[in-house]
Amino acid sequence: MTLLDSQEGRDLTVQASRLQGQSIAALLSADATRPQAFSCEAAGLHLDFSRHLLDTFTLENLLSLARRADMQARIAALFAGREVNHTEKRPALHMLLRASAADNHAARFAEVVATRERMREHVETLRSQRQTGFTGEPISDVVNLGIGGSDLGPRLTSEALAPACPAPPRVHYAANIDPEDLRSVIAPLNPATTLFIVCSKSFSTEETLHNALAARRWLQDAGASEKDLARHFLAVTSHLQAAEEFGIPPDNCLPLWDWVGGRYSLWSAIGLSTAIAIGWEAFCELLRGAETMDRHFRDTSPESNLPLLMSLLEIWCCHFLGATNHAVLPYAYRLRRLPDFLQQLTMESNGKRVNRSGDTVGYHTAPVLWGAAGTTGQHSFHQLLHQGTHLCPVDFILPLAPADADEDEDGRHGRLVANCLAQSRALTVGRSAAAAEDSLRQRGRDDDAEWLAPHLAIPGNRPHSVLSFERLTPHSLGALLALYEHRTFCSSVIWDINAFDQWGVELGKNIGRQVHEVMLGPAAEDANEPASTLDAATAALIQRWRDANA
Ligand SMILES: O=P(O)(O)OC[C@H]1O[C@H](O)[C@H](O)[C@@H](O)[C@@H]1O
Repeated sequence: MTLLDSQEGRDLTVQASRLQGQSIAALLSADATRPQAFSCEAAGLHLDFSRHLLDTFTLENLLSLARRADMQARIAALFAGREVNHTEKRPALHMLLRASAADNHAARFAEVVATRERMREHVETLRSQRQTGFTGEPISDVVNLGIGGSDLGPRLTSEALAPACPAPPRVHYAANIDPEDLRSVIAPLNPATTLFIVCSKSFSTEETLHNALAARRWLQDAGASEKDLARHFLAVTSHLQAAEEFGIPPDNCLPLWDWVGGRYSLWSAIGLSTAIAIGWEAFCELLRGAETMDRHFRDTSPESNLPLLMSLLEIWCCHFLGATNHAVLPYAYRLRRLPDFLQQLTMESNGKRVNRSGDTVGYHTAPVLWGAAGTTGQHSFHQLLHQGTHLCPVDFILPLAPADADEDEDGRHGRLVANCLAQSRALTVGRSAAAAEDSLRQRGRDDDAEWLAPHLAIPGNRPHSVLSFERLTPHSLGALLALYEHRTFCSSVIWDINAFDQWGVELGKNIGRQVHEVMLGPAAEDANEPASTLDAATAALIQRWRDANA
């Protein structure tokens, strides 16, 4: 029997059918204390989940489900460094990367501290313009070459926290194997003053290695000798030897460890580009924000445990109310990359179809996560949120004050906040057909009122959370990202899946190599007779590629 089929799970199924006939607006107006009762605060982040379709009884049952899953023991096992990633036989100890004390991990922590010190030195040398390129001029631009976890976290955090008009060195990101990506990043840069950080945990990722080779050619074409290259490359990897074989000297290589998953690695030297962009102190503050959330998660009882509550809301919406997707809408332009980051975090972690024993799960796991910064999304996909047929729970992410008050002389940030609150209210209360008809009549449109009203009606009753905090700072961002990491872990416990492997991405990579070999091999004499072990459809498309490139 799975956890979700347990007595607790069955009780929740009954409650879901009871609550589906109720109105969130009615629950709110029936109890003035609901916003306080259905809220939780940790590390400066305040979650208001009063606009979910649940009541106290449901919440208690969800907490019972977590107890039945032995959640506190599972959290303790995660922090203790047990082999939670059992298919790869390793722990998941990303919390150690932002810890200020070793706890029970002295040897690993010593390596973390030593690496932090090396990072700090690189950051200070670069930010004080003491590092020079092959012509002796100071490095003015740093390009992070990485993809997936070696790109999304650093890109998000540096874009969220770096000044709008940064002093050199400016930080840039190139991830895609599409040559347009790196080309457009380096086009305005000077090779003599550009440094590349090759970020790859495995140091075998096709995109990153080919972009690194292209970067090397660009430097050499500009006059850099083989020896000069050392001034222009750093690497971050758990395969130090591979980085050395690529030609990056050991002093320029920072380590990563197998107990850090790629999508959990921004706190390690993978975050070097962020630390360069925002400064060492700010980077440490990002780590402290995450550590504050780690301690809250580890030490707080379930009913006030923010990551656990957010996970239970996810389970409630997906498993019991039937949502298959989830939107994250940051009302902060600086957080516009947050949905990209969370896509990897949640969908690569929990997009699984077998449980930890290898048996097919009989239910949906991670929902499809998507989103974009408000208010821009309001002018595109919010239509579907308000009137579409999908149940799409939303997390609104809301910094209450502008990151820099001087940047908001005309009060536009207040309008941004008002828009977020308005979207939340519209999703809750909607507008009945009768109200729409009345409003049309009041505007003198009696002839249209009856037939047009159903088109204007909005059902409301759409569950969502508002996660607010004072302002976007390194500390609040660190706490926010750690919150989603731990929420992802709690959901994996309830779904009984391994959140820390990602075997599903391997097949496509292998086939990619095979397809490329065939593309470069001799053409089939007869296009109908595939010359390779590939299927006929792939072979036909390869032929179209040959024709287009002939
Ligand atoms: O850091 P790397 O080893 O280059 O890996 C980069 C990315 O590639 C893979 O495809 C994985 O699915 C990701 O989890 C990883 O973050």
